[in-house]
Amino acid sequence: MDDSGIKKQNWDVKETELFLEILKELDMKKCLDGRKVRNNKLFKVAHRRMTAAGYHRSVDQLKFRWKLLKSAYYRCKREPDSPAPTKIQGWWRYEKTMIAIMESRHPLVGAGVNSDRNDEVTEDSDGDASMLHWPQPCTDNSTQNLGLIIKMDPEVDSQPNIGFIGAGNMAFGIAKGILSGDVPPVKLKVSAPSSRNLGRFQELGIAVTHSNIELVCGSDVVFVAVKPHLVPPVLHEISLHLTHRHIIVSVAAGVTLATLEELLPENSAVIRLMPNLPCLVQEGAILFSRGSHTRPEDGALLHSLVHRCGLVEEGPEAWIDIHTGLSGSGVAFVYLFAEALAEGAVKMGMPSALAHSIASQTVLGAGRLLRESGKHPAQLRAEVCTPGGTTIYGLHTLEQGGVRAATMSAVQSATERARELGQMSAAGSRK
Ligand SMILES: NC(=O)C1=CN([C@@H]2O[C@H](COP(=O)(O)OP(=O)(O)OC[C@H]3O[C@@H](n4cnc5c(N)ncnc54)[C@H](OP(=O)(O)O)[C@@H]3O)[C@@H](O)[C@H]2O)C=CC1
Ligand SMILES: O=C(O)[C@@H]1CCC=N1
Repeated sequence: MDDSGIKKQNWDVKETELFLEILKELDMKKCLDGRKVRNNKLFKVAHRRMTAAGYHRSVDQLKFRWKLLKSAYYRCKREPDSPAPTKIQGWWRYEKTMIAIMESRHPLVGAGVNSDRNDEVTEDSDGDASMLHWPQPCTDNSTQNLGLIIKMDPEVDSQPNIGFIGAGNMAFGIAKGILSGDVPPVKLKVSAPSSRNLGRFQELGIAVTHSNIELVCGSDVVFVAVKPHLVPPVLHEISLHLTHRHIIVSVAAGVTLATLEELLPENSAVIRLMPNLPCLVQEGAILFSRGSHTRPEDGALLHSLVHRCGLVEEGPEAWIDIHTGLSGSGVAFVYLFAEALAEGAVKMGMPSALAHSIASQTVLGAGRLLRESGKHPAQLRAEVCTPGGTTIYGLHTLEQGGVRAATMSAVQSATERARELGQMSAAGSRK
């Protein structure tokens, strides 16, 4: 796997101090016992609080920082007179808090129990930490102390964990939309084979991994956001790890519920959802359709997760391909029109930057008025047209160019292409 894109960033004093204060406040002595998996929940709570304070580190980066601090603490204890007991810069600032945390730890945590006390790690490896020691929830059988930590943040723990398989534009758009609701980044995780798209998720405080299986094991709702032809192999890969708690939400154009259900274990809860890119700015348009093994509550849960992405509707599956042409692809048709508007202005002598800025505002304003007025577009069009004025001359030219017929045909072609992709993935699933 290619890890080269994972961002390295040094910790500053304020960030480290805040981290230690959070750990102290969470009463580490009762919660930490040196076992990585068991401590995971606590670091998730710390991660959420750090993110809320504007520090975006993954859970694993926090764990790694803690490991470094602990290593420094033990070295200081072993060699109190050593002039440079640790590679942590400005260690003296943290020493007091570390002593307060470590020396009030749970009596069970004795020298023998604390398995990682002799770790010799350096700050240099910090940047790779988000990929290290990733917890394996499938095999997480820890129960001790979890109740305590859940009590610390009951609201977070009652929410489902959300995974994204695929870290592309659409996964990012939906993730951003979800985060703009009251879902904290600690509830999200994303997987992709390379690191090239993961950095932007990490910047939002979302954990990343290269393993789809690991992602599935730690998630309740799994968005499948890979290209349509990759859906069959990806579902094949994760199938064995799915349980009755999972809801699989596919955003892949064309791939039908029947194909998804055929590719997944019997009775899997599957939802087909078609978003569009403006989910990124919470102005998306989403239509979803539930598979035969879902309950209305599954749809309600999904709705509650993505409602901040924009308009969200549930409908029959037959409309999903049409929505793909109208809105999933329709966004690109609108951009083409915005580009052409601007180019017309450039042709008439306006500077390009100003023309593009005015074109985008024109599209935004027209769209908002259309939605908020609730009027039919033809009515608003009539309100812009002065008899014998400029607009009717322009509209005549557009009609001569066949823009209306071309747009209708564009929605038709995109819808038909979605159906074709669906047939191709159905054929792929039978191979
Ligand atoms: N873009 C859009 O506007 C819309 C897209 N969609 C649908 O969303 C889906 C994703 O599209 P989009 O986001 O544009 O695509 P992108 O090409 O932007 O992203 C695809 C992602 O899938 C990842 N990927 C590839 N193979 C695997 C694998 N085996 N396991 C896990 N992840 C993998 C890629 O990894 P890596 O980062 O390593 O390359 C990449 O992150 C498509 O099915 C599309 O039909 C639906 C509506 C609108
Ligand atoms: O072009 C595509 O296939 C995807 C689906 C809708 C928008 N983008």
